[in-house]
Amino acid sequence: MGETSLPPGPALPTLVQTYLLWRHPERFLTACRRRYGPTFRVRALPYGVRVHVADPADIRRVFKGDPKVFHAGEGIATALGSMLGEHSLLALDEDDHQRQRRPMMRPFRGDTMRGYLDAIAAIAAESVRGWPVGRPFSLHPFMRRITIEVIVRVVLGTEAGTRRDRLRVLLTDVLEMGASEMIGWKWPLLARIGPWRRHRRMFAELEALLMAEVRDRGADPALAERADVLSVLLRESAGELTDVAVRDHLVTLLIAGYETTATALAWAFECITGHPEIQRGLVEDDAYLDAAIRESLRLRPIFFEISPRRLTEPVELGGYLLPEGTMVTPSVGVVHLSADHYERPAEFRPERWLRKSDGHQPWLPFGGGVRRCVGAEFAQREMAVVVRTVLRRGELRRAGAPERARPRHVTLVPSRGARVTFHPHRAGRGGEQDGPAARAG
Ligand code: HEM
Repeated sequence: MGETSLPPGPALPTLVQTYLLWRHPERFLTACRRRYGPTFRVRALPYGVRVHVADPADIRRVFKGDPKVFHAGEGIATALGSMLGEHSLLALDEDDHQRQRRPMMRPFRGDTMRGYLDAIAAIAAESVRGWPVGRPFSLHPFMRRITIEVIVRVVLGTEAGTRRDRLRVLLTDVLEMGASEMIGWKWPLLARIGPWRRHRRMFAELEALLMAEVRDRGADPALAERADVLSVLLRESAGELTDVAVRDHLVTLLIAGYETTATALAWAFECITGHPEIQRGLVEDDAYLDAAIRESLRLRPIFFEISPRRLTEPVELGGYLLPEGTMVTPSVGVVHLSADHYERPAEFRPERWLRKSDGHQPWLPFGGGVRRCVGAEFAQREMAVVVRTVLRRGELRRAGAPERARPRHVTLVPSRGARVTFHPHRAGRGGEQDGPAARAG
């Protein structure tokens, strides 16, 4: 084996690179790609040196590489392991990861998911009834509330009542955690003081309610007929999972599925509302709607980068033999915005996904390979149902200029929360029939 080496990267001081990476990831990483090619090095806090990979073939090699060599879980385990639990996919690697992934996939099979869509449409319709009419507001908070409601009713399947009401409050509080609360999970001593103490108390109460829900559901005589993620998980993995494992899987789904979907929905609307002619075409054309969702996830990927993989042995990537221990980061956002892969990459053009010849472009908002997002299809269907339900009820107009992407933790959110005005259709324009299950896809 030859000498190991790292690719080139900016010579700027670490603090400057840290600022650019966290404040302006799109501009900084795209500029690095232009200057240094598709494999480059960035030195930034808190990670130190990371190698960014922006060549689709190399990214695929990372996603599909030997899980013994590409470790993604260990970094997350160090930071959030005590919150996620020992069975969480996010914090595991190798065989343990694959073992826990199998039961998690079952509630997200195509035929099973069809059972979730009517409930999602009903939740979206309820939300729209509370939107301001004719004056500007930010959609992102409403998308968060829709997503919380989907978690409570469709993922957990909690019945209406005081437990559901409390779960809604706790989930909103806990899942809205900021960077400082996250730090508290890494340093447990912090949990004894100030805001961390409160956060831990809320989390403990949430865990207790989740465990109560798991126990009650396991004993529910109607379990076989229920169409929610938790019931399917319990039904199809009976005897395979302990209550603690189910708890860990639920916490993982909540953490992985909340802010992601809410933000992706906000971006989808931000894109669509900038194009009234596209918006009008979406309501009745399912293929076009799916293409618009796909395009919004390309143009506005909420993860500009996917969690880094630590190499457990030297690996050749992009012409460099990277040393053991290198943190390799798939820069999917750079790929999505590159003219090498997309014609007019900065434009929102759903129709690019309707042309047969264009179906093979690198589209990676959900990662790929052995760790590809478990909820990818669920999220896209949820997005399609919500967008259709909203547009059947009224027209949305973007309020102001197109929004910049603002970093929030590891995601990119619309800088003004996707500002729009809502103009309901007059009665009789088909506003009340959604029929998501009729379409299902
Ligand atoms: C638009 C919304 C979403 C986006 C953009 C998204 C994106 C991602 C990405 C990029 C990963 C990491 C893949 C990797 O490391 O290679 C991931 C992992 C994961 N996501 Fe999602 N996600 C979304 C929604 C959801 C939803 C709704 C759920 C569940 C209800 C979910 C559950 C998970 C889980 C469990 C993992 C860990 C998979 C594993 O390690 O095997 N995600 N997601």
